[in-house]
Amino acid sequence: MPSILVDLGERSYPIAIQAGSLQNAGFLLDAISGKQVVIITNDVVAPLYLKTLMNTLSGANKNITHIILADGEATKTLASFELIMTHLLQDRISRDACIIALGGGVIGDLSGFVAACYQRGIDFIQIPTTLLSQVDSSVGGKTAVNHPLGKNMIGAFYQPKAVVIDPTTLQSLPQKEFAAGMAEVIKYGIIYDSTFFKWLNTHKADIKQQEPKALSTMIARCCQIKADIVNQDEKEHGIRALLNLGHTFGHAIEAQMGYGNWLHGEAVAAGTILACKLSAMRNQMLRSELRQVSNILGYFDLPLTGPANMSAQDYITHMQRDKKVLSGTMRFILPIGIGNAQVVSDVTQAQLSELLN
Ligand SMILES: NC(=O)c1ccc[n+]([C@@H]2O[C@H](COP(=O)([O-])OP(=O)(O)OC[C@H]3O[C@@H](n4cnc5c(N)ncnc54)[C@H](O)[C@@H]3O)[C@@H](O)[C@H]2O)c1
Ligand SMILES: O=C(O)C(=O)C[C@@H](O)[C@H](O)[C@H](O)COP(=O)(O)O
Ligand SMILES: [Zn+2]
Repeated sequence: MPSILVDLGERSYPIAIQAGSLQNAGFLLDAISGKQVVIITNDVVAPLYLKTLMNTLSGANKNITHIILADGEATKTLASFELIMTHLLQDRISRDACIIALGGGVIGDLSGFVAACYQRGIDFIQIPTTLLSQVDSSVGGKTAVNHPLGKNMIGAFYQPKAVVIDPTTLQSLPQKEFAAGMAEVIKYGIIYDSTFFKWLNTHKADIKQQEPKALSTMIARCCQIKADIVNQDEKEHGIRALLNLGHTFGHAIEAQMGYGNWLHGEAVAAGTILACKLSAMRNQMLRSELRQVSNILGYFDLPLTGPANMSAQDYITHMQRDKKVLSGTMRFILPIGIGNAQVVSDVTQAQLSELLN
C-alpha cells in the first residue's frame, strides 16, 4: 500500500492512501497493541462506514466499542470532550487502548485531543473521511476543541500512530464539503509548490468530477507537503505557520458567524483572498497572481469574500486573539507570489482598515 512517512523520531507514523482500504484495514491491527479499541465517529458517518470498519477489525480478538457523537462543528467543544471522557471511564478503558477517529476534521481534532489527555495520553489512529481531513487535518498532530471566543483554542500537539486514507469514502461526501476541502488543497500550492498549483489548474475538471487517479494523486501530494513541513517544524515555531494561510481571517469568520455556519474551508477560502489582497497591497504579490488564486477558488464554488455583515472591527477583535499573536503583535501569513509565503508582523492598522473596509 503506498504510504508517506511523517518522520518525527519515536513519534513517526505512516499515512497509507489506498482506494478500498477501509474494507481491508486489517493491517491497522499492526498499529494497535492493546485489546481495547474505541471508534469515535458521528451520526452521519456511522451509518455509512462504521459497520465496514468494525467488520474489518473483527476476528482479531479485540474488544471494539464505539461512541457516536452529533454531527457538526458545534460538537468540537469541551462539553463533548467531557462526554467522551465519561464514556471511556465508564467502560473502564485502560491506558493501552487505542482510539480510532472515523470521520472528518471535527471528529479527528476532538478525538485526538481526547487521546492526548485520557490518562495522560493513549494511542490514536486517524481514518479521515472528508477531503479536508484527508489532505490536512488527519496529518500533523494538531488536536483541539473550539471556545466561543476562539477557534481551536484548547488543544495539544499529539501525533496519531497511523493515518489511513480511503479516497472512495469521498463518493458520499456532499459537494459543498468537497469544495471546502479544496480550499486547503489550493493553500498548499500557494504557500509551497507552484508546480502543484499549475497541476491543479490543469486537472481541475477531473478533480471536480472526482476522477479516481487525479484524486489520489492530489491527496498524496497534499499529505507529502504537509509531512515535509511538519517534519521540519512539528510545533509551529517556524515554517509550519505557513499552513495557516487564510486562517487568521478565516478563524475570525468562523467564530464571528457561529461555529458551523461557515464551513472551515469556506472561511479559509475567503481568508486566503484577503491574505492575497493584503500581499498585493504591499507589492508582494502581483494582481495577476491574485486573479489566478480567485479563479481557482471560484472554480470550486468557494466564497471569495467574507460575510457581508462582518465589520473590520469584528475581524480585528478576533484576530487579536489568534494563536500566531506574539507579545500582542498580530502576525499574518502572506504569499510572495504563488509557491512561496512568509510570516509578516509589520502589517499596519491602516493596511488592515483599507483591506477590511
Ligand atoms: N488539525 C488540523 O491540522 C486541521 C486542519 C484543517 C482543519 N481542521 C479542522 O477540521 C474541521 C473541519 O473538518 P471537515 O471539513 O472534515 O468537517 P467535518 O468533520 O464537520 O465534516 C464535514 C461534514 O461531512 C460529514 N462527513 C464526513 N465524512 C463523510 C463522508 N465520507 N460522506 C458523507 N459525509 C461525510 C461530516 O459528518 C460533516 O457533516 C474544523 O474543525 C477545522 O478546524 C483541523
Ligand atoms: O497543521 C497546521 O499547522 C495548520 O495550520 C493546518 C490548518 O489547516 C488547520 O486549520 C489548523 O487546525 C489551524 O491551526 P491553528 O493553530 O490556527 O488552530
Ligand atoms: Zn485549516
